[in-house]
Amino acid sequence: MQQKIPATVITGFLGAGKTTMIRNLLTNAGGKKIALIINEFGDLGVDGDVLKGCGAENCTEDDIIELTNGCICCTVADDFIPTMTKLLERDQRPDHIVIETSGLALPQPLVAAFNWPDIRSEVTVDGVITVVDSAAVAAGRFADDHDAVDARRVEDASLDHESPIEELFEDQLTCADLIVLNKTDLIDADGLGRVKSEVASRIARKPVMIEAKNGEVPASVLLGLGIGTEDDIGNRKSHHELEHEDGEPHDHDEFDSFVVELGAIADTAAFVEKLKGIIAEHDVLRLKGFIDVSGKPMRLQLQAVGARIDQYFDRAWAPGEARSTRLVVIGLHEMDQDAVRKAIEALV
Ligand SMILES: Nc1nc2c(ncn2[C@@H]2O[C@H](COP(=O)(O)OP(=O)(O)OP(=O)(O)O)[C@@H](O)[C@H]2O)c(=O)[nH]1
Repeated sequence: MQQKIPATVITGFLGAGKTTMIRNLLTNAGGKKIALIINEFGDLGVDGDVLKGCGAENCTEDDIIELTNGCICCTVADDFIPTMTKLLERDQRPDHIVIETSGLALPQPLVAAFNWPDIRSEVTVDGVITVVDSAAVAAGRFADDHDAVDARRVEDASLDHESPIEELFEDQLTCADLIVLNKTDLIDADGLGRVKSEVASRIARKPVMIEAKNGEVPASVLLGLGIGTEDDIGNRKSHHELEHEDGEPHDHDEFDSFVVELGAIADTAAFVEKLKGIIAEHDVLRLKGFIDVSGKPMRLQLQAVGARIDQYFDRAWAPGEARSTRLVVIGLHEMDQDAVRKAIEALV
């Protein structure tokens, strides 16, 4: 009998640094042939584009599979299982499978899928790695104002849980075998201490925590944990599972995303500055995509996590490729989509 293929699940809230860490992993995974399954929230495949562009020999474009029909936790049967089955039928089986969940996915249903007979006989979960944006934790992003939530609960008796962001953050931590406290370059030692206690206070189990900058963690630390997490998934229930033991399906109604398409941008510095204002005003959680900068042969990649924006030219526009500016915007459901769209469109 063939040995089971190890699969690493990489999860973590929007913008924590999952893609950055995987990109780094691909360049230091030695000779290991890696198949990558990427799942993203929003209709613009930015992560897949970034990872395909890294040109790692041990993980070619063919080895990168994008699951784009919604969050992987909700499409396990229709999307994930058939994808895995196809992957396992390939002549050249990978040495290791890495799965990046969307920033809004619950890892629990995904890990549970590894107990489906067809998958279980061939693959095992090497470990669940949860990437944490330490700067966001330090800024109180996941510690909601409990008084405000309690007040809302009094007004609306159907509210049976904490804020969706806080819940998701805890669910992703609850599932972890290894926690990567990323973005430590953005906080000081005191801040890091507070982040560690905050993260530890959210979970009963005590997975190992490591610190990282730009997702730089050696492949030898990330791969080969050998946990077999699918056997323990019953002990790592999400808030949803605890609250709906009757099996009511989980959804992502609390979050929304949309794509804004614009023409070329002449003054990117001014564009980015004004974008920061829009993000802050409307509490946009995540914004990312590509910018067509007037007169430049290169494409500008834009990555905003809250109001922190990174931008860099990632590659030349290909000959014949239609140049355009396309940005995906992700926020809570109550975000005023129309207002955000109009405000961004008005920048050009
Ligand atoms: N300063 C700093 N920035 C980082 C670090 N790690 C990642 N980033 C930046 O954070 C932004 C988001 O990183 P991604 O790797 O795309 O995050 P992600 O978790 O894959 O995001 P989603 O898939 O959208 O949930 C990018 O601009 C990265 O360059 C870090 O350690 N320090």
